Amino acid sequence: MTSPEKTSPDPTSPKATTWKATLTESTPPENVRRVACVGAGVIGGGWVAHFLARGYDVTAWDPAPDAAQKLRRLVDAAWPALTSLGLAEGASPDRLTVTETLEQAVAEAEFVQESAPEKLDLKRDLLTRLDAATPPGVVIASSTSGYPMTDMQTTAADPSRLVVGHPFNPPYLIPLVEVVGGEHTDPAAVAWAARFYEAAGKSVITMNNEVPGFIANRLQEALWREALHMVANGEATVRDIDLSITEGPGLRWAVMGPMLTFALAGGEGGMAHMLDHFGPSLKSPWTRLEAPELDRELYDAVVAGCDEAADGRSIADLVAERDKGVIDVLRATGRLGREGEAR
Ligand SMILES: NC(=O)C1=CN([C@@H]2O[C@H](COP(=O)(O)OP(=O)(O)OC[C@H]3O[C@@H](n4cnc5c(N)ncnc54)[C@H](O)[C@@H]3O)[C@@H](O)[C@H]2O)C=CC1
Ligand SMILES: C[N+](C)(C)CC(=O)CC(=O)[O-]
Repeated sequence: MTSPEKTSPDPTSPKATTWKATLTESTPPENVRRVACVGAGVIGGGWVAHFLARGYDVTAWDPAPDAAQKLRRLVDAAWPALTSLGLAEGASPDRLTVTETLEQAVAEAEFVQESAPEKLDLKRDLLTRLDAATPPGVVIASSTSGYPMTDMQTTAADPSRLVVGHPFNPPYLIPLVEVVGGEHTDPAAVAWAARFYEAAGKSVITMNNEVPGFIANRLQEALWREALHMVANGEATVRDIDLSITEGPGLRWAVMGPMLTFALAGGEGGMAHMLDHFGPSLKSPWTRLEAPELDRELYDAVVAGCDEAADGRSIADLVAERDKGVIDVLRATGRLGREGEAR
């Protein structure tokens, strides 16, 4: 797409706010070379590592005083995993520049990924600042885990280029990004972002409307809600919950999603037989529980349970173990190309 305005759908639609595209007209998503990451914690740092491994020049800004050291530590820790996956030609941690100001980070960016704390007012103000500082026409994506873009884009001068690009931790290994715009996002910006992420090696799900919780997170949150209830009621320990997934459905989910997995539960009759057979008995579990009360007792039980499950392993040990495991799964399920690159 060279001219986002040309591809905007029906101009009478309330969603077809004009995207003030200029730079992006001359930067098709596949040709982007310079990416800015704003907010460089767990997710922003993970994005930085991903974009560096894919051969982009990356600028990053984070207001924390120790952010630059933390970010370089995160990239160094991820680099062995990324090297084993296969780096793009010329990829190097040296292509990261940590800037003193937000304005410096985005001044020459062809794409911006925002990964600041999940606080609505902070996101609103930051996206407004980013919009003011970023060259016109450059798409700005938020990593938000759940805020609708409509609620975050209220004060930006050009909301039409603001999209959600929701990643999964760690963004340098988990392929999925969920992409969606808000009421005032130009659909062409959403389409541009989806193409950009694909060019950057991600698997993209694009939503045409603001699905509450997006798609994968909504599914995870349902599972998480049930898990918290079981811990709160003393029905299962944190360890039981984790084991129930890693030794059970989790093994299948890396290969086949929950729908096809359950279609196989119907034998040769597939999903139709599965629904006929189990549908009536599933009514009760589908409507069983409201949101759990995250009181002090439950909070402490979950934190203590995770400490116990870690069994002396540090967070860095667990990150290395997770990264190795995810790479093994990507390899085993054929998601790595011949040169070792993630497909
Ligand atoms: N942690 C996770 O598993 C996931 C988080 N996300 C989303 O990513 C975003 C970031 O979350 P995390 O990386 O987990 O948080 P984090 O707490 O690890 O990192 C946030 C970073 O933002 C910086 N920051 C604070 N104020 C800022 C500002 N005004 N402008 C720019 N940066 C600022 C902090 O110094 C910190 O380094 C959130 O929107 C979150 O919902 C998305 C997917 C997964
Ligand atoms: C816990 N979380 C809601 C921040 C998780 C995500 O948003 C995605 C992930 O990494 O699972």
